[in-house]
Amino acid sequence: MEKLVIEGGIPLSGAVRIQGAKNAALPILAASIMASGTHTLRNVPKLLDIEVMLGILRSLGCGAEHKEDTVVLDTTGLNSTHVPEELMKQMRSSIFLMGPLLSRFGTVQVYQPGGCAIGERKIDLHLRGLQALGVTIEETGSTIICTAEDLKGADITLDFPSVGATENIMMAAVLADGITTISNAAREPEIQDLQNFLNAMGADIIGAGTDTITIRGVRSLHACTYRIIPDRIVAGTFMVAAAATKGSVALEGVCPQHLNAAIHVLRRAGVQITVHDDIINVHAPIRPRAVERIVTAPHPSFPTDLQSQVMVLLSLADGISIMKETIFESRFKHVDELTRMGADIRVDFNSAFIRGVPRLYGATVEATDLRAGAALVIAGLAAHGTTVVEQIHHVDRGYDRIEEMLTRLGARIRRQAPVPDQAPVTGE
Ligand SMILES: CC(=O)N[C@H]1[C@@H](OP(=O)(O)OP(=O)(O)OC[C@H]2O[C@@H](n3ccc(=O)[nH]c3=O)[C@H](O)[C@@H]2O)O[C@H](CO)[C@@H](O)[C@@H]1O
Ligand SMILES: C=C(OP(=O)(O)O)C(=O)O
Repeated sequence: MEKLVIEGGIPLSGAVRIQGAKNAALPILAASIMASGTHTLRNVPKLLDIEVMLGILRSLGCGAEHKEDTVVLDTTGLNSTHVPEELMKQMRSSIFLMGPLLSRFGTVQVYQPGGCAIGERKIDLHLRGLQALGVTIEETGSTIICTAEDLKGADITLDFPSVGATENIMMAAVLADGITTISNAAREPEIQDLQNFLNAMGADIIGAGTDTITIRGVRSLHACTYRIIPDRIVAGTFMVAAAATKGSVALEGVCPQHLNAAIHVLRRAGVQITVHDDIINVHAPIRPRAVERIVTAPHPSFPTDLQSQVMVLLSLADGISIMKETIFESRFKHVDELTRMGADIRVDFNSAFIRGVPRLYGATVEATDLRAGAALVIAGLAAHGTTVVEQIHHVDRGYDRIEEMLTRLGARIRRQAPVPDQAPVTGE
């Protein structure tokens, strides 16, 4: 397995352009199969999860090419409604094929999706939403077969504003007969991006970004050209990295309004942040201040996907901070690793009590999931000495060559390939 080796203690400085959003690109790639033709999608990041999604689309009969940040997807040859189990297990977002395939063919065979081990991550809200649209679901072991003679619009109220369930239901409802409303819908910017993409294909959807989304079924969709929004979580990660290294960094090509909650938290920690159009400047010359209490919650509140990264900053702050995680029950796995680097953090149920220390020290640590891995990279950049982050395939799921971006900002970080197995020496 590859590792990242980081010599810490260098303040990041310079400018960096932020990649397109993984969490917008994945459902949009899945949604594109609802229209036959050739789509051109721009600002698509080169990530493991995107590769897996393109692999799934190819396995269904589509042509897919990813050059630089552009994906050209030809969906005319789509001829299968069966998502292969081994691809399904590689990421949570494979579940996004459900709504679009049902919508186009009235049937789909999928499996329980894989993904980062950050919680139980059931799919009951996806399945109940689809059932409300007239889908029959048969579950045998991990196999899920869905069929619907005709999808029919319905009024659906989600028990929780699940991002994925909102998106899956939106996609399944686009070609349904009649009007669907989703109440208590998730309000994340990626949902607005999906709405904009579906509307660019000819759908009739309003309300994304609020808690009620209305989808008026249309008869057909057409292929289109579309640009994915910037990745607010990658932007947030680089903001924290700049702050934790006492650096000064300009993030270019971002949507600052998608980052309001993160900007607010970082300002409370004493980080200087200024915003000009699509640029965020982060300047952090002094030790951060503790932030009394941060609670992760659905957008527009503070995002769970930035919880572990911000915890690194608070580990170095002056005073005691509390971080409460309300979205995923197992998203504190980075704490043990940070503790090995000298952090002082105690976890009680879903709250972490972080007593800031003056410095972290380099160590060999393991990324247990995507954002935990990003947090450990930040900790390594800020720490004294050398940090080795193992299992970085998790980080590659969400960051497009993170070490190259950080190197451009002055960091000393390199990717180390696995050492090949040595043939045993036989004494003759
Ligand atoms: C590809 C993508 O966009 N991933 C994001 C998406 O994940 P994802 O769409 O999986 O997250 P959800 O909003 O669905 O999950 C939130 C909570 O609801 C629970 N739940 C969800 C669905 C369901 O059917 N039943 C159920 O109980 C989950 O276990 C979790 O506790 O939103 C999360 C919350 O902002 C982010 O951390 C992920 O980065
Ligand atoms: C949890 C995440 O992604 P996914 O839902 O794809 O596992 C994430 O992006 O932090």
